[in-house]
Amino acid sequence: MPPAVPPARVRDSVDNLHGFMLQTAGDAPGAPAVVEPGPTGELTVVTYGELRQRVDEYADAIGALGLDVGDRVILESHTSSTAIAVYLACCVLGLPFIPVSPETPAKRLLAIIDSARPALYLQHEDGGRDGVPPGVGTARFGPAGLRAERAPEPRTRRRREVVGTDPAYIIFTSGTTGRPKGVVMSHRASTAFFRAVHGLGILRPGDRVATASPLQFDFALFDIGITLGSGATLLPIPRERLRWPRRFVGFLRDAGATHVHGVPSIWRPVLRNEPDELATLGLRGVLFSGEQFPMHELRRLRSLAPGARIINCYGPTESMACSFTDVPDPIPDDLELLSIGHAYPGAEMMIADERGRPIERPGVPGEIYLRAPALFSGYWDDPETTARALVRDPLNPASGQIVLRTGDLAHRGPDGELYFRARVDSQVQIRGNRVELTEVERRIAEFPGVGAAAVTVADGGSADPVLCAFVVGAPGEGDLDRPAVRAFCAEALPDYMVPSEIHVVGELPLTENGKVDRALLASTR
Ligand SMILES: Nc1ncnc2c1ncn2[C@@H]1O[C@H](COS(=O)(=O)NC(=O)C[C@H](N)c2cccc(Br)c2)[C@@H](O)[C@H]1O
Repeated sequence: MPPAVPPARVRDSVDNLHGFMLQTAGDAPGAPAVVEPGPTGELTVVTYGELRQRVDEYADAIGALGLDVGDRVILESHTSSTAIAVYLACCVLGLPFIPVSPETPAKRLLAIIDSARPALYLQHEDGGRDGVPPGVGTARFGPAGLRAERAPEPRTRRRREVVGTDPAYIIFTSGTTGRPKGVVMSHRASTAFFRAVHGLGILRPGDRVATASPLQFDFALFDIGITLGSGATLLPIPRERLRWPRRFVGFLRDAGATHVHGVPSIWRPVLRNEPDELATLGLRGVLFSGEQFPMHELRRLRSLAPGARIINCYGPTESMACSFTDVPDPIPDDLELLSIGHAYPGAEMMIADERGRPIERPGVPGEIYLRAPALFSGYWDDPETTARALVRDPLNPASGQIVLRTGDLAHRGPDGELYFRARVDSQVQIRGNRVELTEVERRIAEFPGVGAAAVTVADGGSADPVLCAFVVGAPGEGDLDRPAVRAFCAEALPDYMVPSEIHVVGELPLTENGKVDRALLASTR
């Protein structure tokens, strides 16, 4: 048996999320890091000092299981101080962290396990998951520490250092082909990103950031990183609170939230049902990402959070994010499209045509390419798909510099700022014409009685694909006059872009990450 190599731990001087997120633990150990419901539901504070203590305890417990740097650890949990402590313990030990949500269906979890071949599966002591395949170690964690159940398979440790290019986490997104795509992000990329974004001054110590995204969404990892890295306090919003507007606003008030981070859809029920409660919170900041914020709803949010800094964060998980752009205050009446601005300092977005030729002229759409120190390492176990996303710099192919093809279409404004238009793969051909579904959605969302809209294409059989619009009425408006909506579209769009069907729905279905679920809408016509 080769001599037992002790578990490697990252050195303080090496790029690692652990060091970035716990720097406050050194400066102000008594500062509140996380505020969350305790065992009986009352809100409890976990300080930076207590968090660091728990990270060390978990690092000792996980480190004793004989894993090697690079071995994957799946964590099934909601966002919580314990989940964060496990996450940072994995970072210290160089164990790529794979977050999954307790809502993840068993079939999908098995597909992720089959692909990632994790050494260890961790869940909360109250977790209900069973059926983890043999060959994967299992353990449960709680405030009292880690309780191992099934030991991981024995392995020979070959690594002696945790280095900056080691994977920090792998986010499995629902790949369109059904096979889950694992976005691998290194410590060097993620710490370079957080240091750059920290410079934007989005948060400061004393801020209390309510985070609405599930842990398996990198938006949650962003909220954890930027909040702890800024010495602020994280307020994980209990999942069941998000569904009930009164309880959502109640949590924000009880927890003393000053900032709320989440996808646009988290605001829809609150804007409709509890606008007055929201207005009493005196929020100082709102950050949204993941999809476009319907303009009507954004205007309403703007009016209910006067003086709050509202930030539009754009970017794919493969880059973490690309840009953080302030929503103008007030929002000009004629503003139809939100800018996604310019890349964060130290990164650069350019747009190019199908052949990779840069586009400079304002108003001309092209695909966004991102040049940044924070690009993902690749898709897990999928070099072909990786090669399509991480490509040679179109401006200087010989240089060896790699840039990210985002798959997003945008055009430049007069000052070079970018405007998001659509996913490249969300364009459809209708009667030989290229149609951006997002453009149709935007037009419908401008109709006075419309709150939000989603447009999909239904297979028209032998004929052309059929444009279907799903529309939610604006808060307080009566029944929607569908012929009037179609006429409104026909005023501004060519007839092939006018939806053939308009379905009025009570709410738009959402994906696990809270985005409008267009695939589901397309299948339910
Ligand atoms: N602000 C926008 N306007 C419009 N369209 C947006 C915006 N932000 C995205 N998108 C779309 O969503 C895609 C990407 O989806 S994703 O990979 O699931 N990632 C995400 O949504 C979350 C994103 N990584 C994120 C969010 C916050 C912080 C960090 Br750190 C990272 C982009 O490629 C865009 O198509």
